[in-house]
Amino acid sequence: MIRARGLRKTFDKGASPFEAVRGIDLDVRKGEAFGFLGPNGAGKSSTMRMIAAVSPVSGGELRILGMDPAADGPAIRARLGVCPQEDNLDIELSVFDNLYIYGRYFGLPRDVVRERARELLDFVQLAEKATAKVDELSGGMKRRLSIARSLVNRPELLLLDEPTTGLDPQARHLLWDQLFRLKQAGVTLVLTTHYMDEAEQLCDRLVVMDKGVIVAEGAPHDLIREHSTREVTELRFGVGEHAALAEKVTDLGERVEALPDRLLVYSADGEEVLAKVHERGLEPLASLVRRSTLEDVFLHLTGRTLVD
Ligand SMILES: Nc1ncnc2c1ncn2[C@@H]1O[C@H](COP(=O)(O)OP(=O)(O)OP(=O)(O)O)[C@@H](O)[C@H]1O
Repeated sequence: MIRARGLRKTFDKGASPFEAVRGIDLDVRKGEAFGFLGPNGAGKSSTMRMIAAVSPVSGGELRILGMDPAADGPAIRARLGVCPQEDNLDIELSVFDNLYIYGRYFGLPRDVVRERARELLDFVQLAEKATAKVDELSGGMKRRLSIARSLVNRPELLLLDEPTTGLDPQARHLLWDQLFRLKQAGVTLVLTTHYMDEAEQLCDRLVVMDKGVIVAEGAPHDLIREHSTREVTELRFGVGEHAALAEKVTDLGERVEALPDRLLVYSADGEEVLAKVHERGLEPLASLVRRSTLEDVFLHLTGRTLVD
């Protein structure tokens, strides 16, 4: 569906051009859910916009559905669905008309668009809001309407830029459920996120991006297995004490990370680490044993947390 080799995006910023994407390789296969995980400014949206054939490629090679975005932009866009980071719905129109008018842009006949709009409103659970104005909707409803709109042309490939940013947990779960159903129906999903739980929930495969490059690639659980340990013991001591205390527990795990607000000890058995911490007479203000996540993978690879 998507193939990139040495893909670059450069922005002109006065005398020194800025490289937002610095030569990445990607292969997205039909039917999979593929994610770009990374902190703000990693280059995820810039990559997505090139894939959506709305931002020109600055260097390297990109093929979308076998086509070149520079030559075949309109043909590519006709087969894509795009749900941008900021909802760009027409707030003066009704929910139904947002879908109807968008469908008409694609040149679909009136009765086909009407039928599709009804189906899509059922799918995103907004049928009873069909006649409401968009500005009466909650953030989660607007997001679902944006997704419905991006599906009007029955795309083979759906691009979602931070689909659940700013939504409450219930709205996020509803959206994940709907995206999962789309995937089961055979739609290839490509999404960006800086939420590791979203990446773990939705993505079959993902790339972790940082500063315009890919720092890791694989299935979420394989990445965790490869770059982290099974468990993590989090220890909170007083502010400013963590770096010095790290030395006292360094032999307890395979790896120890000192963050400003906590120590992370990586091991196969977190409870055992905690017991040894107490045996050494160290009394953390708070402690927690948890499984490793993609956040730990990112921290290991870049020395930084995903949300700074
Ligand atoms: N049109 C533009 N002109 C100049 N610089 C840009 C432009 N768009 C993005 N950038 C810069 O490129 C870098 C990557 O931005 P991008 O939006 O791709 O990151 P991101 O990973 O999607 O982050 P976010 O989650 O904040 O959207 C940032 O430093 C950003 O300031």
